[in-house]
Amino acid sequence: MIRLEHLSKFYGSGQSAVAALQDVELHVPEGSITGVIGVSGAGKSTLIRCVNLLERPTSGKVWVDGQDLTCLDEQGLRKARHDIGMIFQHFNLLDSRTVYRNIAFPLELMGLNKAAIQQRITPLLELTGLTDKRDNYPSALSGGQKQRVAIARALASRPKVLLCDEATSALDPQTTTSILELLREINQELGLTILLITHEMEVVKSICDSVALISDGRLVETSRVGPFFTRPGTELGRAFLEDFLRIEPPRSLRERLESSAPDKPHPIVRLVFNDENVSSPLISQLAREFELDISILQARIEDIQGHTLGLMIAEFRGSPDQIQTALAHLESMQLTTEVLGYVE
Ligand SMILES: Nc1ncnc2c1ncn2[C@@H]1O[C@H](COP(=O)(O)OP(=O)(O)OP(=O)(O)O)[C@@H](O)[C@H]1O
Repeated sequence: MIRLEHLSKFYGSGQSAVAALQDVELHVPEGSITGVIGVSGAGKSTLIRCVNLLERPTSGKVWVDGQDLTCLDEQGLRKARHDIGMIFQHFNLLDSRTVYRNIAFPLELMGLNKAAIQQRITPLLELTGLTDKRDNYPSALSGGQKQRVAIARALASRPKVLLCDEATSALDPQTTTSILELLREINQELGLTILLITHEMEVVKSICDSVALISDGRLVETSRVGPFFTRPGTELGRAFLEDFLRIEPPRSLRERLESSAPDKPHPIVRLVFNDENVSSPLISQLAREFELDISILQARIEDIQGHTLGLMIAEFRGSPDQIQTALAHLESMQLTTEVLGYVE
């Protein structure tokens, strides 16, 4: 549905030119939800704004629904943009218009008459749960309600693609969940293709099918979401997941943790299980085979679009040699292990 070919974008020219995107190739299949992640300044906003040509690429092509937008004149582009809705972090509503009239705005620009506008808006108010707010002004709405108005407005022209620029970054976690559920519902019920940018891995985990990671304007990794979380293909991917996968030892233990071992021989180990090993009885096997006592101190299991990821912190007690062999055994079973420190 969306295809970016050799897409580059430079801001400015000559020596002071900033390369915001360089030779990006991205395919977003019809009906999918793809998340673009990257650190601040990586080029995420530029990328998403190039899809509807809010930013004109310096070179390369932008295909949406089989049409190369970079070849269109102003009139052709205006028409093509009816197929591309967009929502923003700060909602961008018109304060002087009610909910109903905000949603009506793009339809008025399209020249639809009042009856046709009403016919389109009534189901959108229902879909977004705003029927009883139709005559309210934005100032009387919560952040989540404002984003719902923005979503309804973006859907008014019946687009095939929805672009979401940090759509939940200004919302609290509970509201974020409800907006993500709405986006998933729209994706499934209307078959809408969604491209979103976010810095929250939780957003990627909850609704994306695929993830694209950009760094310094270059696409460094694209992957289905499940494999990305369980086995990222790049160092940057791993770094991105680090916070998301963080699992800390309990505070009382952290205070006793030492980095070197001589008089504190028992390692505290962080283990990451993935699909291949999360359901095996590895811990009890390990205890039996290497004569260890293993205490589980902290554990968490994440279901990521059908892939399972297990995180555990455990204390290993036993002979130092056996502990080393046991850790090497775990590594050979494709588990990620990390010794966080030692306790007495
Ligand atoms: N209008 C502009 N003029 C000049 N440079 C720009 C412009 N817009 C963006 N840039 C630069 O292009 C690069 C990519 O910016 P962009 O906003 O796309 O990154 P981002 O990943 O969306 O960052 P953030 O997460 O902080 O919004 C940055 O170096 C930025 O400074």
